[in-house]
Amino acid sequence: MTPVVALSGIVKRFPGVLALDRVDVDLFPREVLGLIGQNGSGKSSLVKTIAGVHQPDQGEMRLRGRPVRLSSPREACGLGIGMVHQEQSLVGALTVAENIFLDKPTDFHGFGWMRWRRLFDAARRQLDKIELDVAPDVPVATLGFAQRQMVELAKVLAIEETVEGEIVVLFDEPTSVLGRSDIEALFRQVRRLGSRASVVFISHRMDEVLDISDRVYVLSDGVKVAERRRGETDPDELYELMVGRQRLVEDRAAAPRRPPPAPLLEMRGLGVPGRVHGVDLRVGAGEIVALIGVQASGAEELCRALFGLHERVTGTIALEGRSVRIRGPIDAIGLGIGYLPAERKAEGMIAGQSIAENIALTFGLGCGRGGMIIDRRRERREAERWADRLRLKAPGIGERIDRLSGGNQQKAVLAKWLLGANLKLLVLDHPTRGLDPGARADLFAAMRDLAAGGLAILMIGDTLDEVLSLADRLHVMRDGAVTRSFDDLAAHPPAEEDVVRAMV
Ligand SMILES: Nc1ncnc2c1ncn2[C@@H]1O[C@H](COP(=O)(O)OP(=O)(O)OP(=O)(O)O)[C@@H](O)[C@H]1O
Repeated sequence: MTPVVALSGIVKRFPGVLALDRVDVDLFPREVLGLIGQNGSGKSSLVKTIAGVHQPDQGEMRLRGRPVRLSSPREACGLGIGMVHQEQSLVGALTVAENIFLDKPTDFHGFGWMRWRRLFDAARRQLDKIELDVAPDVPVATLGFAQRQMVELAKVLAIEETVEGEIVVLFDEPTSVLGRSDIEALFRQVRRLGSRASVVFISHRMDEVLDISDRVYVLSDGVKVAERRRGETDPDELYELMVGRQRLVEDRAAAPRRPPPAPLLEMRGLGVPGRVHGVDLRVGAGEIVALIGVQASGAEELCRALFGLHERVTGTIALEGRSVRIRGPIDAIGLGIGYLPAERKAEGMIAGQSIAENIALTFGLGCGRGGMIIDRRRERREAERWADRLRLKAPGIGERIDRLSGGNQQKAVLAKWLLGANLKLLVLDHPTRGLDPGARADLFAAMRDLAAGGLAILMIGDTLDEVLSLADRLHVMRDGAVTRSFDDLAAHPPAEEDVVRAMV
């Protein structure tokens, strides 16, 4: 059978980095091909080459048997290749409908004016495909992060309307920001697409890759190191192939019980108008407390309120027994609170600056207060220590942060908070997003060490498994309020049904 896409001997270099080293790929008609590998192993570079974003330095690409050299994503799109990007590519000021058809040849412009009705109807059809209840005429800037991700998906699925015959759809980690119901809607689409499309799917969740893919390629340092068919492998083998070490199964029940710590953070009746109501919550020094909930559960807003990112917060917050007012991030940092936002790209990093400068940002702020001189050498040493600890892959700590792979950018933003000078409370919104399974294990170990050293950690978990392997206590949130709490998770892990029932 002729592959729809065949890459042979593809080499892609960036300054100081060999991102793809003579990679061969065959994508057959109507198959779903999974792509896994550690952060920085070359997965995005590979799909971006197929999508016309990158031009390879060497090697050949064939599309439906014919050699092609794609000079742009637009050209790829015209040939039926679409990509759902890891970093979102929508234009905030334009409507959902305009975004969906932005890069496609359409007849919505007629005699100098826009045929809005037609455009909105066509967009509605795309949104219905993914069961997305968003109005086509609202500006994208008014949507939440996960909704924007789903609009990205609708945008790519709309290629079906403009291209005859089979199409190629590339997903670069589409699920890392989605909740469970959105992931299920996405998977239904991927399976439906299987009847007329070939799909490449990148994900760090190995059970997910095995669930959706017919075949899996494993990349390591730009080299394709293994290929497996579904049914020939399992998550443990995939973990070993990509991380190069065995997956540790943790026995949480064996962990020694600690006495309940004195509360470091205590909130009473915390509210954010329209989003969070009457939350009482306590986090002790050395304790890891998790929040979990579906989209708009209020967990994210609660964390943002703690970092001073909401103006009108009601209720009280006490730190180490003293009532505090947090009017903005500077107040929060001054009080020893660190915050890792879910939208790291928009809020967590300064593109164009180096890894070292980004990591040192908050450390510098903490040290600079009260006229203290910032010790740059120590700053750099600390930054290097955390970069090492999280196995951040980069040519050097002086490299620009926006040139790193997505997962390594996440690590740099994480490191920024982990080295906070006078940190007492660390608030982590979905800390494992974008991290490969090995990096997750490294982060979990670092979080446990930090907690053992007395840091209080409040985190929003992506999955119950993640929460159970890490946290001491769990609060489930729904519609802005805590619906159920579980203590002493190590000794009494809750049943999944009980947690899910409290979430929905
Ligand atoms: N535009 C760029 N400029 C410089 N280097 C780059 C650029 N894009 C990628 N790289 C480098 O190429 C290598 C492969 O990156 P790539 O994004 O393909 O990895 P990945 O497997 O997708 O990682 P992740 O899981 O973190 O998303 C990395 O070392 C990265 O720093």
